[in-house]
Amino acid sequence: MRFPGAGFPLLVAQPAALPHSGCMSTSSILLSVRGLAKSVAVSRQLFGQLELTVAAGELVAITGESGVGKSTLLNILAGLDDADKGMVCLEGTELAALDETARTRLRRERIGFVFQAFHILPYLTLRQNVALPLALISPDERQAQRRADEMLDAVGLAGRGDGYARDLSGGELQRVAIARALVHRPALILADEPTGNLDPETAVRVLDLFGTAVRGGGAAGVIVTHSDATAAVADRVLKLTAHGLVARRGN
Ligand SMILES: Nc1ncnc2c1ncn2[C@@H]1O[C@H](COP(=O)(O)OP(=O)(O)OP(=O)(O)O)[C@@H](O)[C@H]1O
Repeated sequence: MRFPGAGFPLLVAQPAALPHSGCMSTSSILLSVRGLAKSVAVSRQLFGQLELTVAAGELVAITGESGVGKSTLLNILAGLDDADKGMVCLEGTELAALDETARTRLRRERIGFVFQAFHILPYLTLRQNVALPLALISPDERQAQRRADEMLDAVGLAGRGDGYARDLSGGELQRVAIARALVHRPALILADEPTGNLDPETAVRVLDLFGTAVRGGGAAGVIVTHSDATAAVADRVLKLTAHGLVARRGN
């Protein structure tokens, strides 16, 4: 089957075009966030003046009480939600300066997102789900499917590529979501509770994959987690509070 959007030129290693923006660009800082503020319904401020920088090769864990705004923050970092104030810069590009098409393109090519609710598409096979980020940016469908099989193997689901989401447990779906987020070697990996449905052994296995993508591949990683064991693999652990991000470990 052909994927929707297949036929784009292969651009995996290239950052999206850089429009004029107020972002400072350095080779080591991949993600920078300045003065971010977000309120939700009935003027409830989740956070204000939030600052964050993540270097290439760095894995940051964000913890915090339920409802404090961790998922909302990840959505803003991915350009899926807008902040009320402040700036998010990825590889020197300010997300708010991009139109919707450019933002979608940057998200497809440069970001891998593990959603808390997985969002595995029920009408595609697991292989097609995992291959999707590559299929959207590369015309080489066979290569995308081969890489998808490698990723399924890496998350412990070898030989399951022809199956569908309906046949999987929560933990298996979570692993498919992780494989899909990493398949195109994104520059920024965002993961919302990526080990929430996994047994400790499988959690270690997928955290190794994040570690390899970040430390070996030079990506920046931001993982939201309630698990101390998951936070322990990060270089820095930050806690989200109404006052912003506070260091729990690292600086
Ligand atoms: N679009 C929205 N409209 C209104 N309220 C929202 C919206 N999005 C999020 N919220 C509220 O913002 C708060 C933060 O939600 P969010 O999912 O970011 O929290 P969280 O820290 O990730 O929580 P958890 O750890 O339970 O997953 C919640 O009270 C939620 O109901």
